Amino acid sequence: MSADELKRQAAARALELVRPGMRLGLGTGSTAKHFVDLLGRRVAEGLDVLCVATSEATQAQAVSLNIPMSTLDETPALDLTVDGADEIDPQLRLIKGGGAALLREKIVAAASARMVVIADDGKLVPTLGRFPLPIEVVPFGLEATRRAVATAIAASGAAGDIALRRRPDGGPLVTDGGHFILDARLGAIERPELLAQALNMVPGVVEHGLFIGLASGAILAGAGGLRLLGRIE
Ligand SMILES: O=C[C@H](O)[C@H](O)[C@H](O)COP(=O)(O)O
Repeated sequence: MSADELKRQAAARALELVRPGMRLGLGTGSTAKHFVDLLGRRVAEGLDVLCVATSEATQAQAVSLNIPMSTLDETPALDLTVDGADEIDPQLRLIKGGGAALLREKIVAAASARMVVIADDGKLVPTLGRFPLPIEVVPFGLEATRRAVATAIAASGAAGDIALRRRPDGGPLVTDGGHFILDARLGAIERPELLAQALNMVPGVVEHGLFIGLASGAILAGAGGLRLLGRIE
């Protein structure tokens, strides 16, 4: 089975969590896209839900499927967010932001009573950090912020290169919020909580891709079937 088919399986299992009347957060990325697609089919059959998107891309997909959409200003408390992840550890700590949507994803997840992660089981790792950690920063003072980020990373006991994420044409990638992304190639993040705290203290850092204490459960699809972590129902 292809990785894409596994992602769709995980998304289909997450759809079973959706009940009529729920307020849902819709994640971003290739896995979340399957969930939105399957949700759109249920909505077309009459399912009543109200959703908030974590990116302009997801918003556009949901609108194209006639999924009723809201904002966190109108609907500040959500029942469930379903989103993908770049890495998941056994304690349900995540790295997110490979698709540059981490800021809105974290705000939406924090506004949700539950966040369930959907992924293929290749995303499950014993230690976070093989995937470069995305760090969203304001464009002003970029080099000073990059140095401060390097200091914060070193203070947490990690180390590695920090690169500005670029578009295919070479220009800096700009997020939905108008910010840049620094990708920190750390290899292993032994103390994610410490690193998260250190990054939170850096002026110019808007948000980082360490999601700690946000996911309540994960649905991981693999060749041997579905594996559930944490609380799903
Ligand atoms: O910014 C993007 C998000 O955090 C995605 O949820 C994450 O990158 C996983 O994406 P995918 O499902 O495409 O692997």
